[in-house]
Amino acid sequence: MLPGPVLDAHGRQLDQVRLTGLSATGFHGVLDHERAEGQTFVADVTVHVDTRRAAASDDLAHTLNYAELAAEVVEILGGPAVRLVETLAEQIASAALDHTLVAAVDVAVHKPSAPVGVPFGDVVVAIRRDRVKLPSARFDPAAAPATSVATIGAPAAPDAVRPAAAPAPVPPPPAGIPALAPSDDDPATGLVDPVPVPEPDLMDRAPAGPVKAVLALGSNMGDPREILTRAIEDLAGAPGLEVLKVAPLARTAAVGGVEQPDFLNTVLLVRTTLAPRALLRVAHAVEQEHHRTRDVRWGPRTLDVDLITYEGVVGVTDDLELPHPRAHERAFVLAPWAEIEPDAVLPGLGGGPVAALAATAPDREGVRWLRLDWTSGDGGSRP
Ligand SMILES: Nc1ncnc2c1ncn2[C@@H]1O[C@H](COP(=O)(O)OP(=O)(O)OP(=O)(O)O)[C@@H](O)[C@H]1O
Ligand SMILES: Nc1nc2c(c(=O)[nH]1)N=C(CO)CN2
Repeated sequence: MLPGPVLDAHGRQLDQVRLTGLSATGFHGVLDHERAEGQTFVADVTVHVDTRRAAASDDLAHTLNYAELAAEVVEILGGPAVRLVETLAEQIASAALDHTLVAAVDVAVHKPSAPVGVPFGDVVVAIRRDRVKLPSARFDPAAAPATSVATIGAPAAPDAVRPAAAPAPVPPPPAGIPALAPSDDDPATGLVDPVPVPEPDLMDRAPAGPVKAVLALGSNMGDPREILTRAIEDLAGAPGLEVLKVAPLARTAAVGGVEQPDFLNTVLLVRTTLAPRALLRVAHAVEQEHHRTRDVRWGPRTLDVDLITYEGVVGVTDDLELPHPRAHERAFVLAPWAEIEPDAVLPGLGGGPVAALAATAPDREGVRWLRLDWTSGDGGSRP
C-alpha cells in the first residue's frame, strides 16, 4: 500500500477502510497464453473516508459497504480482459470513487504469476487516486472485443476473454474543485505527501440527518400509470430513501412544443439521507430501469424523474440544479405537489407558494384531471 495519510479539507487525517487479498482468475495480459489460460490477480484496496458519522449512528448508510466494493473489485479482476495491470488498477480506483463518500483510494494490483522470465516474488502496480487526480479508465462490463491485441494466426480467445476498449480519456476535475499544486513527494524515501482532498461540492454532501425532498415523475409512453406505480415502488425500495406522500395522478397536456401524447404526472414527498447528487443517481437508475431514452428534448418518455427541491439546498452545478430550474412554471409539477403540501413554498429564483404558482403557471389549462387514490385503486376511469 502507498504510505501517507489523506487529509480532508480542514487538514485532518481521513480514516481508512482496507480490503486486502481480493482475488480472481483473470485473462489480462499482453501475451496470447495469458489471454487464453488466465491466471490469478490479487488486489488490495484502501479507501479514505470519514467514518465518524457511521460510527455515531451505527448505520451502514453513512459509510462504504466494503462487501459491495469487494464484489466490484472481484468483478473487475475476473472481468473483460485488458492488457495492463495499470488499467485494472485504474478501473478499481474508479469503482471505489463511484461511492460518493470515498475521498481517495489506494489500489495495489498483484500479478504473482506474471510471465517475468526470471524467478520473482510478486509484481504490483500501486496507485492513489482522489477527486482531483481522477482515474483514467473505467470498468466496462460490456467492453467490446479488442482486435488490436490479437496476433494473426493466434488461437481464438475463449468467450470469457473480452478485452476492454482503450481507456477513456481522463475526465476534467469536477467544477469548483481547485487543481492541486505540484506534489513534493520524495522519490528517495518513497514517502508520499499527504494529499489534501477538497470538500465535496454541496451536491455531494450527505445531510447530517434525514431531509425532505420533492420528486416529480412523468410518463407518456408504454403504460404510464403502471410505469409510475412501479417507479414509486423502485424509489421506495432504494436505500436511504423513504416515500412519505404520493400526490394525485395528473393527466396533463405535453409542454415544450413537441407533438406527443398527454402525460401522466405525479409528485412525491420523500425523506432521504442521500446527498443531492446521490438522489439524482437513484432517479436516473429508476429511469433506466424503465428504459428511459433521451432522443428528443422534452419529447416522449417512458419515465422522467426530476428533483424539484432538496431541503436546505439551493445551487447550480454542471449536472444538478436545485430547485429544478423550470419547476416554478410547470403546473404539471406544481398542481399535484400543492395537493399533498398545500402550504409548500418553492425556494429560489421564481419561487413562491406552490399553490399560487400552480394557479398562474402558463400550462395550468393543460392539467386535465387529477385522480386522488390512484396507487391503491383498480386503475379504472378518471374520477
Ligand atoms: N433538479 C434536477 N433534476 C433532474 N435533472 C437535473 C436537475 N438539474 C439538472 N439536471 C440535469 O438535467 C439533465 C437532463 O435531465 P432530463 O433528461 O430529465 O431533462 P428533461 O426531463 O428532458 O427536461 P427538464 O430538465 O426540462 O425536465 C440530467 O441529466 C441532469 O443531470
Ligand atoms: N405535461 C408534461 N409536459 C412535459 C413533461 C411532463 O412531465 N409533463 N416533462 C417534460 C420534461 O421533463 C416536458 N414536458
